[in-house]
Amino acid sequence: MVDDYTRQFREAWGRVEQADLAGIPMPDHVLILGTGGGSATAATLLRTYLYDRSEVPIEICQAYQPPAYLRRTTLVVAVSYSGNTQETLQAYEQAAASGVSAVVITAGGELAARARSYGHPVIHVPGGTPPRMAIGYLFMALLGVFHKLGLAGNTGVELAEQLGELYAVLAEGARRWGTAMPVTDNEAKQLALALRGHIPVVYGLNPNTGAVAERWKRQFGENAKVMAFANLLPDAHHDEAVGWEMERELFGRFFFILLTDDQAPRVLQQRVAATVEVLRERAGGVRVVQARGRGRLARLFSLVHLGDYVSLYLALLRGIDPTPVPMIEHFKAVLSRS
Ligand SMILES: O=P(O)(O)OC[C@H]1O[C@](O)(CO)[C@@H](O)[C@@H]1O
Repeated sequence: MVDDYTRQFREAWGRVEQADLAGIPMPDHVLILGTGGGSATAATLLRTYLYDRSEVPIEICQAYQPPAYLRRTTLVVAVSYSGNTQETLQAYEQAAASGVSAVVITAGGELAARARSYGHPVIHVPGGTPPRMAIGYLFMALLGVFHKLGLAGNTGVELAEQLGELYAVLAEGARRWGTAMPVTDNEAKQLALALRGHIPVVYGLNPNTGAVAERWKRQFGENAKVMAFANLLPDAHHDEAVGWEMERELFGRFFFILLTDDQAPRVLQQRVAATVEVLRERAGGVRVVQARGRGRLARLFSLVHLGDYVSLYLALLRGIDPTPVPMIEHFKAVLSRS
């Protein structure tokens, strides 16, 4: 799957171009409902991509109920790959009952059925993969909705260029970090090896790479079955950093990964350098990872792609199958009994 992201992203764009959203009125804000490593991650990545492009506020709801501000000018986009996630279904039901405009992105399930009964347009994505590995389908479907409604803040030509670069960067990532590339030249394998025996802490720049740090954290959890943490710079310098002075033997268990971007403001890059300076002395490890590419889309997903590989290699090193997520199934089973 991860070797094949170029195809997934390209195919997803082809599908969304066919979607008919003609009946959707122009919203003045958008509420995206979605949870988990695929749907919520796609939403936070989209919000990052549009941060300095779109004039409409975007909020993401992972709760069971939508916020109280829903009104005629709200557009709700409900995203659930499986179509069966409890939180998303309940929040969607409440939003739909209030009469707001809505679009649904899903591979099927209960959400697709309910969308049909409310007459909301559905963008169908192909099923059959764990939701977190359908990130291309989910992200591109969301981007397509915003683009079609004129909320993506860029021209078709600029977007086409960005997409072309994105596909190329994903193909390049599969070569650089794929299994065929030996460890001596493979940053993903090297990082996974360095992480063994440590707790990953992933810092992203706010807003440039913060959503990606969250994705890395989620992938360490779901794929490698490793507890990990994510935070933002500069935010962490205002509180969390004080904790870096904790007992050295405990602090030495943390391995810090800083996701940086040389197109981010200089002050953020200075903060990365200053962070490395302090952490080098006390943490179990520190690694700075650079976004690759020219455009924002390619840069975001170059980092997503690397993180996906690292989490998969870490799973293999730990002798763990990355696909099953027993703890998620446990909570679903417990809740289905109540
Ligand atoms: O609503 P969706 O997109 O099917 O996602 C639900 C599940 O997918 C996961 O990403 C598992 O891959 C979990 O995080 C979550 O429980």
